[in-house]
Amino acid sequence: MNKNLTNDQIKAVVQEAYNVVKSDTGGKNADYIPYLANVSSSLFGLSVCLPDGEVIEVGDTGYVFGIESVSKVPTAILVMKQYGADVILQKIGADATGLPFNSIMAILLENDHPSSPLVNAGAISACSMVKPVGDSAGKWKAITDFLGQLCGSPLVLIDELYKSESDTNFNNRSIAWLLKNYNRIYDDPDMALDIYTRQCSLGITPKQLSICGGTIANRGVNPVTKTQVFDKALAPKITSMIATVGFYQHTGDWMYTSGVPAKTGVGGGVLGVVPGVMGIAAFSPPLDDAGNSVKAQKAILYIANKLGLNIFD
Ligand SMILES: NC(=O)CC[C@H](N)C(=O)O
Repeated sequence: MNKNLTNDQIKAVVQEAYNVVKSDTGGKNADYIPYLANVSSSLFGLSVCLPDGEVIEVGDTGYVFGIESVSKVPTAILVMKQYGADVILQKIGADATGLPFNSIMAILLENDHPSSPLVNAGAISACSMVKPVGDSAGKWKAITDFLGQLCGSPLVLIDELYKSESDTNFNNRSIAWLLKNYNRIYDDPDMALDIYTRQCSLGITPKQLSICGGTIANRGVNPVTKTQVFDKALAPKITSMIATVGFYQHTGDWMYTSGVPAKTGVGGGVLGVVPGVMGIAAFSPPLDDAGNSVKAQKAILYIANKLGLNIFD
């Protein structure tokens, strides 16, 4: 997408979005993971990373929050990078589920593959594929090194969140073993699940998240570090997956209203990608019924409408 916007214009609109959405009281923190229930609901940060490396920040952009499902995006790119874009399509898939992120029904309905690496089943499957297979420490290093390159700085595990999530992830345990039943897990199921749980428990700031989005929008070149982190051919692949399932059962409504591919996490983060133009990150813990941050989506929608960022337009 080609837009003739000045950095000052973008900055003004990001600030406006923040002001307009700040006092919204909709939604509720995730509470099925005890750690997330206790994060302050009033936190709110917006960050935009532009292709020239400028990062615009408003609000709580230095707060370290749980990346949760947004971590599915970097791991999917890593698996594409390790195996090629066709293999991930064949072993995992790229379909929308139209169902909640942790749906078991989605696995049963589409039992030839787990649909998409951006829902829990496909993400656990993707973690099982990460090389080196059979080596938990090696997989973890591959994932965290890659995330650090995408964001331009390392991410740190939130130990308390990891413990909270590991103690309560019974549904995800069922998913891992159901995938095993269908031969759609490519390493030890418990190891793949643990890697998935750990990656969801990584801490990230809105600023880091916007740089990650900026790297995808900038075809694999991190706009801040100027490093080519992944092949440019993979950028439209991951962006199409984000557009297809990024808001789970509300993805169609979201794409219809905003036209911005974006991926949410139950920690309250949303990662938006406007190809060639910007990465947008918004963070606010209260969520809608599908697990998408209410304020974050309103802020991104405001920015998209004001700046004309609908990718279908
Ligand atoms: N949508 C999400 O952010 C869900 C991630 C969370 N770790 C889970 O598996 O339930």
